[in-house]
Amino acid sequence: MIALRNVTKSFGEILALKSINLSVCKGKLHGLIGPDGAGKTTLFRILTTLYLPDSGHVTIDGMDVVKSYKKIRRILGYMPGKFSLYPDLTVEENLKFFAAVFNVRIEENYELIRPIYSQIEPFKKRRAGALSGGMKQKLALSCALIHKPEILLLDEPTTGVDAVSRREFWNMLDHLISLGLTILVSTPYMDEAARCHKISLIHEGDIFKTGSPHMIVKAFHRPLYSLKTAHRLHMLTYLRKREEVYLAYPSGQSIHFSLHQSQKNIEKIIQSSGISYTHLSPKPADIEDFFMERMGGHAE
Ligand SMILES: Nc1ncnc2c1ncn2[C@@H]1O[C@H](COP(=O)(O)OP(=O)(O)OP(=O)(O)O)[C@@H](O)[C@H]1O
Repeated sequence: MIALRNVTKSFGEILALKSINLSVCKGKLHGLIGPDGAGKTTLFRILTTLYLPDSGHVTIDGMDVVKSYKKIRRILGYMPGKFSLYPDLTVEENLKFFAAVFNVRIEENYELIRPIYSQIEPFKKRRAGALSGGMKQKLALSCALIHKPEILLLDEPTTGVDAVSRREFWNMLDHLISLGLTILVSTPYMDEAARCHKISLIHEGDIFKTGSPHMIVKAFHRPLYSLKTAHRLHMLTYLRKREEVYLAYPSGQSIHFSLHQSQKNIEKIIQSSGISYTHLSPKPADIEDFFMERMGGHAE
């Protein structure tokens, strides 16, 4: 449905996309996972025909993004990362505006947006700029869907949104997939990756891994541990000096560390630090661990 072949894009000296390849299959929820500055927005702008790639080839539904940009714009719904609506227009006026741009009537496609829009409809006379983060996100999604696109491109839709709204949003994406839409969604939140059929991991303009979340974490082979301590910095410094430790990094309230190879005496190694800790256990790798391993612990 979406295919990028050897796509490169630079801004002066900055190589934002380094000959990337990506395939998104029809009807699938595909995640683009990567930290700030990885190149996610640049990729979306090429797909939405707003940027031209320097080299490479991009097709959407078999159409070339450069030659067939008008047709492509009709089948795409795009929710940009930054709040893209008109803050001085009301909720209702924003929706009407986007419907008018695509020359459709709201009633025609109301069924598609009803599960989302009905939640903000009680506030339809409120200015978009005065909505909460979660409500802005719902309005932006309603506007991106109002012309009934086949493909939805969502650039960091949950950044800065509370946990409940994030969960509701992902439930909504599942619903849209069940209706047959194809979705490419970017996120810096590694925990959201698990909700995608497939994910592509991107860092410094390079897509270095694509696969199902399950297959990707299965490829993690080093022994991995989780440790809790009130002295995180001391413990991290200690772990990073130990030759058995491959990588140690903070993760939430814990420290995760991987070893070059299995060690029978891991508790002894930790105890010999003299630093107190409350919890130590092996842990299965998740997407964040995979990312950190690849980045050598530097992907914040
Ligand atoms: N218009 C531009 N001019 C110059 N540099 C740019 C431009 N757009 C992006 N870049 C640079 O290209 C790289 C990729 O940026 P991009 O916005 O695509 O990343 P991102 O993954 O979306 O991250 P973020 O969430 O921080 O926007 C960054 O180094 C960024 O500074």
